[in-house]
Amino acid sequence: MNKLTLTEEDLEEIEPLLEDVAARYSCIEDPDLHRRAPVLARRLPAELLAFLEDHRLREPAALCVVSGFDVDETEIGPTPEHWQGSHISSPALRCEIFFLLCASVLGDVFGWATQQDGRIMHDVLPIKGHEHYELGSNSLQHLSWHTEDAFHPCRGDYVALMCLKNPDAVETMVCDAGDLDWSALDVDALFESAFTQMPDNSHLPTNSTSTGDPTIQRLRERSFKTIEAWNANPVERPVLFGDRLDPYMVLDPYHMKTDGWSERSLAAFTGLCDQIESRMKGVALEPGDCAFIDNFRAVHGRAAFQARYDGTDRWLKRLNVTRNLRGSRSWRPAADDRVIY
Ligand SMILES: NC(=[NH2+])NCCC[C@H](N)C(=O)O
Ligand SMILES: O=C(O)CCC(=O)C(=O)O
Ligand SMILES: [Fe+2]
Repeated sequence: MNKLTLTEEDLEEIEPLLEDVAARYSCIEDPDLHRRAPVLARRLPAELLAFLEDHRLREPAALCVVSGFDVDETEIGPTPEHWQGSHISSPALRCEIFFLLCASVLGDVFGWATQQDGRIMHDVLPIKGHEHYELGSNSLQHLSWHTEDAFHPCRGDYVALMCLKNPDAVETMVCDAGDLDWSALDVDALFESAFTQMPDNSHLPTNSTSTGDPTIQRLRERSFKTIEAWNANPVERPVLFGDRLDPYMVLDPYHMKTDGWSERSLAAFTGLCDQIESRMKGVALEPGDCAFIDNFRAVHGRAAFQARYDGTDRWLKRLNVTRNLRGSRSWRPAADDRVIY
C-alpha cells in the first residue's frame, strides 16, 4: 500500500480551502464544483499533490491511502438509512469536498445514470433489507471481489472510498496485480476475448427514483435498457490487457457466466481467481481515510458484518475517477456532462 499521513500543518493548510469552497458550493453534486475541482485542488498541500501525482504516474501500488483527515462524528451526524437524498444539505459536506479535491488530482470524477440516481458521489452504507444482496449496501453477506463496473467499457481508472465511520473495523479486501505470480498463470489465454461478463446488480432499475426532468428520465431509461440487453446477450471480453508481463485486470466473477468457455479459458480463469483469493489482503479504513483503488491494478471487495441500523453504522463515500473523460464522450450528452447514459 502507498500511504500518506497528513501532518498538523497540512490540516491547517486544508481547512481554509474547505471553508472557502463550502461557502461557494452548498452541494457536492453541483456540476460547477466538479468543473472547478481540478483548479481548486491546486490549493491542496504541495506534499499531498506530489504524492497523488506520483501514485498516478508510477503506479507503485494498486492501493493508495491518504489518512489523517479529521472527521467530526457529531458534525456529520447519524449514518443515513439509504443513499437517496443524502447529498441534500449534507452535514458531511466538508469531508465530501476534501475527498472530491483529492480525487480530482488523479483524474475526472464521473457517474452512471443507472447507479444511485446518476449522482457523482455515492454512499456506501448498509441498507435494511439488502443484508444478503450482492450490493455494496449488503452486510451479512460479504461483497464478492470485483473490478468496479467490470462490464462497462467506460469503467473508471480508480474507485475511491472515503471512510466517515467504520466502528467495527470492517475490512475492505484488495488484491494487487503486483502481488500475483503471472509466470504461473496462462496469461495468453486470459488476453483472449473469451470471457463472458454481465452487468452487476447496482445498475438495475429497481432502486432508481424518477427525476423531474423528462429528458434525463428518457436517457436514463434508455441506459437501463442497454444494460438489460447486456444481461440478455453478454459480451465476451478479455480478463487481462496491457502489458503481458505486468497486466491490467478486469473481472467480476460473481457476474460472469462460464458456460460455453473452452477448457483452456476456464482453466486459465480458475487459476487466476484462485491466486487472487489466496493473495487478497484486508484493510480496515478509519474515519478520514481516503482510499484510491487502482481499478486496472486491483480487484476489491468487503468482508461480511452485522449492521446496526441505529445511526452508528459503517459509512463511506465513493467516487469513480477516469483519466480519459473523452473516452466516454459518445455515452454522455455534453462534453462536460459527467454522467454516462
Ligand atoms: N461483485 C460485484 N460487482 N458486486 C456488486 C458491487 C457493488 C456495486 N459496485 C455497488 O455499488 O453496490
Ligand atoms: O465497502 C467497501 O469497503 C467496498 C465497497 C465496494 O466495493 C463497492 O461499493 O463497490
Ligand atoms: Fe466496488
